[in-house]
Amino acid sequence: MTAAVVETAMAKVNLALHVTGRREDGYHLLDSLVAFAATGDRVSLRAGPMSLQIDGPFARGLEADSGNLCWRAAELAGASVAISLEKNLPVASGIGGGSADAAAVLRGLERMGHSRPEGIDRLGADIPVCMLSQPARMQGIGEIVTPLSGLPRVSAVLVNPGHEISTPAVFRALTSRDNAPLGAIPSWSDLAALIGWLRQTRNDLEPAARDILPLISQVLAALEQNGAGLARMSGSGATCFGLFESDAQARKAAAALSRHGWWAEATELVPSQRGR
Ligand SMILES: C[C@](O)(CO)[C@H](O)COP(=O)(O)OP(=O)(O)OC[C@H]1O[C@@H](n2ccc(N)nc2=O)[C@H](O)[C@@H]1O
Ligand SMILES: Nc1ncnc2c1ncn2[C@@H]1O[C@H](COP(=O)(O)OP(=O)(O)OP(=O)(O)O)[C@@H](O)[C@H]1O
Repeated sequence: MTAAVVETAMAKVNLALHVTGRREDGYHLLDSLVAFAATGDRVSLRAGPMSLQIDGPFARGLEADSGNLCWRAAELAGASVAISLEKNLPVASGIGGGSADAAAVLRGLERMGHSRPEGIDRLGADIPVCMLSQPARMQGIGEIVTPLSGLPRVSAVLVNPGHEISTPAVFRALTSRDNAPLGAIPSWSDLAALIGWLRQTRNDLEPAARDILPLISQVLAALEQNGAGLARMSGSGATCFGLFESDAQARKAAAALSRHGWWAEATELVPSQRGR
């Protein structure tokens, strides 16, 4: 058997997410500071007839068919490939799972000699930033991605309380859609500087998501009670993240949060590559 090409589909974390307008087609204009956590799904590709197999803790409920974003990504690239997906991230949870998987398939196919197809953003607004999988500013409806040089390594915890949230439902529930953009994005020398800056920003989707799923407020409070320097929701939820001073503190908090029956994972936010 030929060796598999393996790619990690890292979890996307919207550290800040401002909704700055709405296009005529209903899509929203965003301005978001995006980081990636060193945890995610695992995508393995082998040459062979088109197929998809899914396992892992969150495989249940996902159909391994042509509707899956992994399959659709391969189809868009005109590739026939055997895909194996280890689903470690909760589904429909604001950390880009499906988009990260599709981007991982496209990156793997590039390593196998396929070229990047046109129109990858049509598979999902988060796909362009997930292709990069590095700290970035995301604008437009997600198609404008600018790599950022100033993000330090940060200890973090991701927490999901086990309820899926519909992204369109959260956008529909917004009461304000013309908010100020993020402004100039600086470099941060350490966690305190990053948190100081983030406190002047928001996730504009958080109030609407908290109304739809009040449990999100409990998750955020529990992160703060367990020592997070900053706790916020990612994307359209319901996954929340906490930023911590050390890996040991993050691990301790994740252990405490998982006792609620929630998915809680201690991880790190991948820093900007040096020299970028
Ligand atoms: C909210 C974010 O998670 C922030 O990173 C993403 O923008 C959502 O990305 P995604 O899940 O890949 O979103 P898509 O699958 O493209 O869109 C799902 C639905 O969300 C709404 N949507 C999404 C992105 C965007 N910029 N404006 C929107 O209004 C639209 O109703 C769309 O039909
Ligand atoms: N490989 C996949 N992994 C997860 N969801 C998938 C996948 N393929 C298709 N889907 C579908 O896509 C929908 C959105 O799932 P996903 O996990 O990408 O959402 P999300 O985490 O809210 O993303 P975002 O942060 O981009 O809003 C789900 O309802 C799911 O059925």
